[in-house]
Amino acid sequence: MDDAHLPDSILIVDFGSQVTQLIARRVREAGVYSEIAPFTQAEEAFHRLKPKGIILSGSPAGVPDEGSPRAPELLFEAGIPILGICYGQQVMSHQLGGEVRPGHETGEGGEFGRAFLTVTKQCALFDGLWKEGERHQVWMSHGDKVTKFAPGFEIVAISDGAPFAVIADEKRKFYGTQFHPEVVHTPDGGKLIANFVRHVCGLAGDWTMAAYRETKVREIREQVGDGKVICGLSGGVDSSVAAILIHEAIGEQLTCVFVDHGLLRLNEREQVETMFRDHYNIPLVVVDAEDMFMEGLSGTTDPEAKRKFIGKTFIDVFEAEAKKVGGADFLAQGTLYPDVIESVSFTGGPSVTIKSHHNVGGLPERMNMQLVEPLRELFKDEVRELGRELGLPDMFVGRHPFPGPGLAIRIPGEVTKERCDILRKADAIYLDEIRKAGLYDAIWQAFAVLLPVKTVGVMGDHRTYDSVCGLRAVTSTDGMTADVYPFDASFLTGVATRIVNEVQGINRVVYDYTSKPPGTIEWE
Ligand SMILES: Nc1ncnc2c1ncn2[C@@H]1O[C@H](COP(=O)(O)OP(=O)(O)OP(=O)(O)O)[C@@H](O)[C@H]1O
Ligand SMILES: O=c1[nH]c(=O)c2[nH+]cn([C@@H]3O[C@H](COP(=O)(O)O)[C@@H](O)[C@H]3O)c2[nH]1
Ligand SMILES: NC(=O)CC[C@H](N)C(=O)O
Ligand SMILES: [Mg+2]
Repeated sequence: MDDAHLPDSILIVDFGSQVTQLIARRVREAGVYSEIAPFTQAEEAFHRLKPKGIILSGSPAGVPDEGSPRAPELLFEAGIPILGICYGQQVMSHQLGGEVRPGHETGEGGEFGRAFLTVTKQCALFDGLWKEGERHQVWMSHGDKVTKFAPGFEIVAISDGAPFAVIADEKRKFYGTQFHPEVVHTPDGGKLIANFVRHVCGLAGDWTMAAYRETKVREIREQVGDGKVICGLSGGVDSSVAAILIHEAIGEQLTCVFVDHGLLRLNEREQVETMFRDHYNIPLVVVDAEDMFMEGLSGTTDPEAKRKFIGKTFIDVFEAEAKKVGGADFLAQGTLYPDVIESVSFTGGPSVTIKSHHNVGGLPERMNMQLVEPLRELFKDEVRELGRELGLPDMFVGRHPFPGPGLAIRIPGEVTKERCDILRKADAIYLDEIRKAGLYDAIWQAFAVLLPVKTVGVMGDHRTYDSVCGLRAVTSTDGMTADVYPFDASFLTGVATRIVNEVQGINRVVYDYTSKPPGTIEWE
């Protein structure tokens, strides 16, 4: 963003925690604009943003480890409030003259998961929220601990495993929490972060999705200039919101491209086309690329290989379409933060790859087009809110997510047209029953999976030997964690009966009872 338009902000310094984006999210929820900078770029970001406060994130690294990350010294001399979370607390203590010792040296195990702390002294961070003597649930995830705090600090809360559960230097307005206030398992965490950004840093809390929209429109204009943009449109929430936002920014410079890769759900292509054309006057190209995708997938069984092939082939299609519109230099996608964090580490640091989302980790190394991804730091429910802000009809905003690689990652083993057709039928029945039961909106995502396993059955006194269909339904807010949807047994038996009766090729149906973690939502 250019300097002239910078709102009051918080700078979040990322040391590589898996949950750094949740800090940004809590700050947004408190109505304050923030930006995340990897610790290596924090100094530059500080000069550019001129933030009113700083939050230091957690990290998989340990402060006592050689070469572990440090915060730029000037942050501590800027005269603005700082909140250090976990590693952030430890690194701040270390850099300001305290001491941090690794778990193996203190001989005490760390604290992982739920913990309780006791407030021992009032401080501005707790104002209006926590009082002296109270016990509160928090969520911890640390092995190391601060064993001596830096001059100027005092202890304001303790827990069994961390005598320095919260430390404060009220004069400098520096605070450190050993626990993670950004995760939902710290029930008052959001309020604590809101207290920090509003009460301690003095920010008004008037940053809204409307402001986000304005900022992004401006950024898109700056990035694209008078260039042309191709937007990969799937009909899903993310790409629809991205397309409308980009259209607002650059109007006719935008062309949307919907790729039919043969891995779509029953009648999806027609539905998306009608839905989009009925509501929007944005040029839409529908590409029939079924042969290209199906041929390329033939013989491939490894989930990552499927994802990489699909990611690359999407780009081939987009590049070909870019030429047809007279050369587009930009490719827009509805990439969200969970796509990013699961595929790669935000800082390029040590967090691990879970799966390569086709639009991030599945992208080919060399691309001719520059990416425009205005939703890259948002979570799904925030995108929905932005969609409402942009006036998107409910039928777009409320749609269950559907992954770009489509049915390919719901057919473990080799993907063939025949198996896609079988799965399409089963999936349609399942969703039909869910809609009829009035459960669609209560479920975050529901779908069928076709397993590469054949079992024996008996139908009409005949022996059958056919595939197993798995059903999945989850509740979630952001796709990062998910719970199993607890259907009534009678609902599931009804769906199973219909699938086995109506879909040739399936003779057994099972329900997936795995939450995320330890499972992921998709099977591949
Ligand atoms: N069939 C498709 N044709 C064109 N682009 C696609 C297609 N499928 C996915 N994409 C691109 O990949 C991006 C990521 O897909 P993803 O499924 O995460 O988002 P979405 O489809 O827009 O929304 P949702 O998560 O609700 O399904 C999309 O935003 C879109 O840009
Ligand atoms: O566009 C996408 N491209 C992908 O490659 C991809 N993989 C998973 N998903 C969707 O992301 C959410 C989380 O899924 P997982 O728990 O399986 O990682 C769920 O909503 C998944 O459907 C994808 N979306
Ligand atoms: N979550 C964290 O920031 C952990 C910090 C450090 N790795 C520890 O174990 O204490
Ligand atoms: Mg999708």
